Amino acid sequence: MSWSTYASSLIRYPQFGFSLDTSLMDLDEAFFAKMAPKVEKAFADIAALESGAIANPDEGRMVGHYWLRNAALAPSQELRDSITKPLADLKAFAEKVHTGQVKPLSGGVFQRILLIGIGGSALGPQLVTEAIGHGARMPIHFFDNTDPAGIDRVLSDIGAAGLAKTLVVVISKSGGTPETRNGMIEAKAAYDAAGLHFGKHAVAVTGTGSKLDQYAEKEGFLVRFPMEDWVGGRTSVMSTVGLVPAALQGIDIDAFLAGAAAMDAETRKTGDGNAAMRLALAWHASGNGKGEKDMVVLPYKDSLVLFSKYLQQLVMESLGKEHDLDGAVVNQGIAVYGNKGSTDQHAYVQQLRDGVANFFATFIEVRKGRHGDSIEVEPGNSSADYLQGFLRGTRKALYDSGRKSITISIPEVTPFQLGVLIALFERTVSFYASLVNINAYHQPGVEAGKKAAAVFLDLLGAVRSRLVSEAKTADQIAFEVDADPEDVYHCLTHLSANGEVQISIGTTPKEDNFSL
Ligand SMILES: O=P(O)(O)OC[C@H]1O[C@](O)(CO)[C@@H](O)[C@@H]1O
Repeated sequence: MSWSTYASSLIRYPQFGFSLDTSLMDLDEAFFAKMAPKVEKAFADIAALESGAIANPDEGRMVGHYWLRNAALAPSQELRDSITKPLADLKAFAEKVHTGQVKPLSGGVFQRILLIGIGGSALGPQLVTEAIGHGARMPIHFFDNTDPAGIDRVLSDIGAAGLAKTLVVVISKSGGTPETRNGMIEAKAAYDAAGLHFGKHAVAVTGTGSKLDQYAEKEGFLVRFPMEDWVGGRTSVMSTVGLVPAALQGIDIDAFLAGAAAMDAETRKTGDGNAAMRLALAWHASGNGKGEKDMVVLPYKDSLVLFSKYLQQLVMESLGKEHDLDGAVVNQGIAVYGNKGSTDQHAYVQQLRDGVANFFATFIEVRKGRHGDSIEVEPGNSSADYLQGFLRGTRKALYDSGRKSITISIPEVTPFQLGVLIALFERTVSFYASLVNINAYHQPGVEAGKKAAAVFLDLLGAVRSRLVSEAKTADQIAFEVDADPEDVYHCLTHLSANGEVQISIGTTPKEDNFSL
């Protein structure tokens, strides 16, 4: 560890208190020189992307999330309007909800939000809630899965009486995601059971003309906010997806967008002082441009606990690709995990320090400990001193055992600073994708799981139709429905666990018998 290396390599944006320290990544001049042509291309790629090129060639789409915080950059008036109009509309809507101009049928004001979405249509709002939504004027609950027990738990938290004053926000870009559809149908059932008109308590955020859009129109939802096809789910937190719930929560969305715009302005500049490019180069150096090292994200601040989960989708769904842009098989990606410091020091940091050296760490330092006075937890030291001590100590201990790390510092967790952090990683992902020549903006791999689930549901229906009071084995039913016996067996155990069939256990699954 060298003070000179630290001082000469630190990238700082003092006007908003940001710094990026890559001194412990051991990047040398030879590496920068070798990467120079790719860096030049990456800058050209993002300039083209921001000017409206089809940067997502597989889907034939533009990639416009950088315009969301500076609409003036969007390449046409139509695109600019599609950012500024919904922004004005959602602010006006939030104001009407807060002042009771849009109110529940039973009167009074909406008091809480139930957000239904998954992946990029939930993770951003969840991060925002956790990071900057504490004490929000409307508490928020989430259905982000098709787990019925999870749904029941949220409904019980809201309570039957609470539903009448709950505003449901259903978010799905495609408008056809099954988990979100199921959550919405479950929510509607709860409203129906409480004798409440679902639509009069619901808002949709979705692509114009999608299945959800059509459903929302049919059910008389209070309002529908558009989502554009040039915004990807994992980069949608500054679109209607993230801003509708944030504005309803009373979060300062202008400051959030301003933070992202400020980071964009710095990382749009070419040159060595570009924090996003430095970060992308550090990822590249560490994993050999092939993702050979995982990224462990360690924010030393409780409110950023979801940041690692958020980055997991942003990085892994963007960079985890089978093919490069020329069609060659590359199986790219960077695995991301993490939670928060110093908590993780009492969990997996043991392995990071002494075990498999297959990662680099990314520390996120929040300089301010708390607002208000601190007590001394021992003579001379506060809790904040300890948190800082643990961050600095772990960083050093890892480096001493040959483990590299990056440290990103921000002054405190505010809407502005959250925007700064998100924008930094979004652009890093864009740069890294260019460096390794992949499309960061599609997700073809997700389709395989969705298709396989649909096949399972079809088989489940067929299996159900063959069940009778007389006992049958999985092999017998598989023969009847012409399917793989193991697949049939999994259908049968699912039905039995949920009380639809009786199971009589044999010596092995082949001898298990199933009957109505
Ligand atoms: O907003 P939608 O269309 O419901 O999609 C939800 C999520 O599903 C994916 O399409 C695939 O997992 C994500 O990219 C997206 O964020």
